[in-house]
Amino acid sequence: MEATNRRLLLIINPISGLGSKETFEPLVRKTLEPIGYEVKTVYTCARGDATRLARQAVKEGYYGVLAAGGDGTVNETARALCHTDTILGIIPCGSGNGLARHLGIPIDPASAVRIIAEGHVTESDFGAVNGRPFFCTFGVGFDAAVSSNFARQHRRGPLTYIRSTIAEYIKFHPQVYTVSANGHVLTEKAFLIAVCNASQYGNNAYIAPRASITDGELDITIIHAGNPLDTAMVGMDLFTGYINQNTLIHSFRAPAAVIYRQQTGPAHLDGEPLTIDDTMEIKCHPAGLRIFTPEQEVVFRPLITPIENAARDIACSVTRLFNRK
Ligand SMILES: Nc1ncnc2c1ncn2[C@@H]1O[C@H](COP(=O)(O)OP(=O)(O)OP(=O)(O)O)[C@@H](O)[C@H]1O
Repeated sequence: MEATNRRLLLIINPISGLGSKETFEPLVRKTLEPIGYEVKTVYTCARGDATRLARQAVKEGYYGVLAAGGDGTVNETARALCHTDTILGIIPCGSGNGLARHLGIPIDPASAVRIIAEGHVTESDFGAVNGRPFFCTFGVGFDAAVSSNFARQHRRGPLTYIRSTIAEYIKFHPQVYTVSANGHVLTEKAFLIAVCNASQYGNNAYIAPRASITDGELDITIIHAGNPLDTAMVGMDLFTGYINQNTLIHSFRAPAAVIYRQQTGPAHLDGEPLTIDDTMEIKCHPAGLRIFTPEQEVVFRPLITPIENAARDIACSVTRLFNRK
């Protein structure tokens, strides 16, 4: 908990997730200033702001940059901190919060700030596709279609994710991909291909339950194209942690991979949609980012961990409901 006049930049994305972020600045100051941190707060106004602000903080020698938002804000902030000494802090308040959930950072803001106060730092891997960094998941196929649909919605939050998922499922057509990794080449018609640094998309949807951010490798999950009932079963397994046992799944670990498809098309990077080339060169960068995390690493147990996390989410929502003015 020791800090001596170390500067932190708090970057708040006001539109991430649901609800007001007004209480964040006083909360961060109240918790971190008494233990010697100096906090400056900035709000993002548009896409890309967090990267610009975090880059400036690195130049000015800030000790840490705290991203208050979802995976998109975390990505924009973290990409400026890769291979620097500046530490990333996460105050999750987005719609999915995949990286924070993977790391065991609580969704309750006061508890998340306490993790930063405790000062434990993990040297985390990150992935990059055609040079663009991702910290949680990169994907092509159905998940890319969902993130593109979600980005077009006016309202954010987990319920909007459910609506976007159903809307895209009805009209989705799987594509053929070739994946080259670990000396093997595989050509498949796939529902989606997810390349994961962390275990989940967000909202406790475990696309790569065994993923670790400190193993120097990425977990690649291919969901083969199947009939609608089989695919729906995969959807259920996503939330129990048993997805790797589903017969539609092929998963493996690799430090690097190349994915080919017939043409340039949609993809997502930590849940943010983008258009990417037909050839996707993917690489893991071991220990390239410093993050404030809980000291105890989360050990994933199928069914148990998802139930524990769902119970924690419900408790957090109920507390928020009662604390509402
Ligand atoms: N003031 C702003 N107005 C509009 N968009 C913004 C603003 N500030 C940041 N953004 C953009 O908002 C997008 C969504 O942010 P973020 O991903 O953090 O929230 P989310 O999508 O609700 O959560 P998650 O990614 O966990 O699902 C990002 O692309 C970010 O660049």
